[in-house]
Amino acid sequence: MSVATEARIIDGKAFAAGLRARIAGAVPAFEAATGRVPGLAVVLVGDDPASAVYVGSKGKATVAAGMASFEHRLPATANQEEVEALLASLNADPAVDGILLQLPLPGHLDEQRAVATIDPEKDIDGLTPVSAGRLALGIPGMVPCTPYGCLLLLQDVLGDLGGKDAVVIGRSILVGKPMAALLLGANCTVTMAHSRTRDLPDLVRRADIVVAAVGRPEMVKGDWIKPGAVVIDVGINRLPPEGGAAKGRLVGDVDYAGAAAVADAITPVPGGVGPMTIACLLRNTLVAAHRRAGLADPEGF
Ligand SMILES: Nc1nc(=O)c2c([nH]1)NC[C@@H]1CN(c3ccc(C(=O)N[C@@H](CCC(=O)O)C(=O)O)cc3)C=[N+]21
Repeated sequence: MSVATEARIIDGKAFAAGLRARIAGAVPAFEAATGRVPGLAVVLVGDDPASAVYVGSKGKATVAAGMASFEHRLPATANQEEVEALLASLNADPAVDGILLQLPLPGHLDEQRAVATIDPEKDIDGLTPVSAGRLALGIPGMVPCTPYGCLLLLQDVLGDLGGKDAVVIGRSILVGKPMAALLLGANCTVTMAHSRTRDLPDLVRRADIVVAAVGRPEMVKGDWIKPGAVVIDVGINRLPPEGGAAKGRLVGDVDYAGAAAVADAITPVPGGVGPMTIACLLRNTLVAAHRRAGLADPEGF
């Protein structure tokens, strides 16, 4: 007789704290070798409040790791030339190792053209055509932070991912596409699902690994999950406030209670993938700084 047990909770917050501590531990050796600390520049266009909060928490984590943080805010009315001129000045700034252009940009701006102006050596978000091409070809480069964080959590839970059936739901350039490339690189059999996929529940039922990155609150139901699967929930959705509360609850793209009843392990929201994104941003900045300084990649990240 098999008894259903509650899934293990994958503690992304604790894993990220450990990673951030190791990154902070590597900064002094970099500073001793180069006479400067790694620098991360974040560019925010417009004043979307959720983005502003996220930029603030990144800045704090950057400083806490002993790195330099540069924040640049442009008004929502900024034009393409202004955004690209700022990015060009950051490309030319020797104190800046990593450039993160916060997405989405206001609708009147051409996101792809703006991203493509970022120097690939400073592309710690892994979004430029050069980074995406390197990832597709399996050449060392910069991997987008969120999917890299998901991979670290999966390897921590499962060890070798070789031969696992993985389903990635969502095909964004920031998460879905690079996640699929990373899982393929780790020898999974990868299926990418999206809004036009037929019979998504049945597809998900075959998966050993489910990565949900669609931005639709609690879309993936518990009875879609294969018993024993590992579920990575990338979604961070705020529900409408209830009962006079100021803010609604944060939920992922997965029905957490339903999935936790059948899965082997699952990431919570908050406290799962989100903190890993920020830790991996610092990791990529540290790596970019070493490469720009002509040093070997730091070990153990
Ligand atoms: N070019 C670009 N790169 C990004 O990586 C990027 C972006 N644009 N635009 C916006 C989204 C959003 N994002 C988050 C990262 C961490 C948390 C995070 O740490 N969340 C915490 C707390 C959430 C809360 O309490 O509000 C958690 O999940 O535990 C959230 C959101 C990165 N993004």
